[in-house]
Amino acid sequence: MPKDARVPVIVVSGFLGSGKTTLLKKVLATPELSDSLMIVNEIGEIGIDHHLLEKSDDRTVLLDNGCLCCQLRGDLQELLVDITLRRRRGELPGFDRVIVETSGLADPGPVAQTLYSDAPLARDYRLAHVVALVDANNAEGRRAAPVIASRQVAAADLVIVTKTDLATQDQVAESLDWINTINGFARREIASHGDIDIALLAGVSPFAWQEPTETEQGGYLGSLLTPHPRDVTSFTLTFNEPLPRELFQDFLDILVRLRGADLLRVKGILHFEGEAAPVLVQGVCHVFDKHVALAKGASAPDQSTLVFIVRALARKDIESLWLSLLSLSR
Ligand SMILES: Nc1nc2c(ncn2[C@@H]2O[C@H](COP(=O)(O)OP(=O)(O)OP(=O)(O)O)[C@@H](O)[C@H]2O)c(=O)[nH]1
Repeated sequence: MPKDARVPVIVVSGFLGSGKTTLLKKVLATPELSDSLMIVNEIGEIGIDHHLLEKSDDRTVLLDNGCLCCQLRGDLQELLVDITLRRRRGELPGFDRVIVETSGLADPGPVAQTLYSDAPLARDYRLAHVVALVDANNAEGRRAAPVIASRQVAAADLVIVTKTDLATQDQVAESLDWINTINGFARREIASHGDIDIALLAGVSPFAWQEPTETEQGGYLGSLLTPHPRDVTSFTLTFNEPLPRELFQDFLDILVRLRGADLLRVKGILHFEGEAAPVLVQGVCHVFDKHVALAKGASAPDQSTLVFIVRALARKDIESLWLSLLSLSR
């Protein structure tokens, strides 16, 4: 067999906040996989992840404000064709593989299918892996969009159960059971903070993606029709002035206390009063990270920007909460 010279593509999916960016940051820091072109898809109007990956801009492409499995599927095709042309003309630095980070609400199946069904793409690219991340600590979040969450697992050849440092043994076992009911064929790994055996992704996989059959899906997916839940919405709050840190923390604490279960994903980069470095703020349902100042020289939007992906929660209610706290504090 002649060596397959096509560029391998790794599709990384996983429900909102399951740890995709954390894993990819680690992956891109390894010598085996640092030579990758990243395509990052985000649901919100304003993308945040590309600021967090700490890769040079010409190696990271953002496809934001839409879902890769529906609205942006054509954009991915065009992007990959364009990348091939620019690479041939020497306008792009060389890369050994493409990694596509899908949004937390995308079904990776159609994305993978695109690589097979589009003849020009299939000439230059081959699907190497579909990876799905499953947050052991957030079964509740997955239940907000069960069809998408299970399709992510169904399409994968490698499923990584994440955040095992936060989860109980029962939660890990429950996640593995849930994965088994959907896809008994994928390799399963357990990881915290993105620590996986890099060889799992660096190697050439004999895997060929196929639409899972009903039996493989345990009949489960067949019974579920609409992939995107209607009550899940996304919006971005932007703040022109630097924010008072303590008040903002109160605002987040109140939001978490009142509606934590519906905060499927919150992430943003904020400028706080009197602080030189912008700060990364992010959370998944009830669990928020400690705020981390961005490294010197890291790119950041000029205004404070906070992206919300929420269930049954209106933008105006969140804005009013912030405005009331602000006026009470003055
Ligand atoms: N304790 C713990 N936190 C983690 C782990 N992996 C990720 N996180 C945190 O979980 C949150 C979400 O992680 P991300 O890597 O941004 O998740 P994601 O899947 O890229 O998120 P979206 O792209 O927004 O869907 C962040 O606050 C991370 O710091 C882990 O293994 N353990």
